[in-house]
Amino acid sequence: MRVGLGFDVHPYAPDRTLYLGGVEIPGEAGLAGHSDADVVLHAVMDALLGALALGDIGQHFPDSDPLYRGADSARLLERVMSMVAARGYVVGNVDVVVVAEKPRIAPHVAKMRQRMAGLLRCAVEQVSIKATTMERLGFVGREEGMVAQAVVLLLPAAAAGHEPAGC
Ligand SMILES: Nc1ccn([C@@H]2O[C@H](COP(=O)(O)O)[C@@H](O)[C@H]2O)c(=O)n1
Ligand SMILES: C[C@@]1(CO)OP(=O)(O)OP(=O)(O)OC[C@H]1O
Repeated sequence: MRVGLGFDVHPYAPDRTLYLGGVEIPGEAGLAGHSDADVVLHAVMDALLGALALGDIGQHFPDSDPLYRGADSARLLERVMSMVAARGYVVGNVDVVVVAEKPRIAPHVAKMRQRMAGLLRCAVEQVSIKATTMERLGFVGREEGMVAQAVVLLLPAAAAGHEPAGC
């Protein structure tokens, strides 16, 4: 089995749409970034890549490449999951913490878990999302940006009872 850790930060951009965990969250300030700035999926991708010592998303999807301008992070995660499957692994579980003063994440957690389970090719019970504020401290506390951190466990597909990856 392999363990990976991911961490990402994006500043708020009130004129942009907010995407978290592959879910659009209407009526809230979005995040600045070269892609759709889905800070949750970015942390999860970095955890997956880290688990396999494959670098990070900046190396695979450079922000200097116009191809990824405004990119849907769900599509990028699908590509990372193809790398995971090609190396013979499946997701054991994922645990994410969102650190943000706003918006409240709790009302969106069920939808985010459902969406992420689909993208991660696992059951919703294998995906955990939690949130905390910074109690008004630091750049998160000043509502300048949002943080997401993720831990992922990858299991060999064969040991987890999955068919060998076809990609
Ligand atoms: N952006 C956030 C932050 C927190 N929550 C939920 O509120 C609870 C209390 O937060 P603390 O900062 O006092 O730990 C926490 O358990 C979260 O469920 C949230 O939904 N969105
Ligand atoms: C995803 C990429 C690529 O569009 O851009 P951003 O949205 O700026 O996100 P970041 O977390 O800096 O990660 C890597 C980038 O290359």
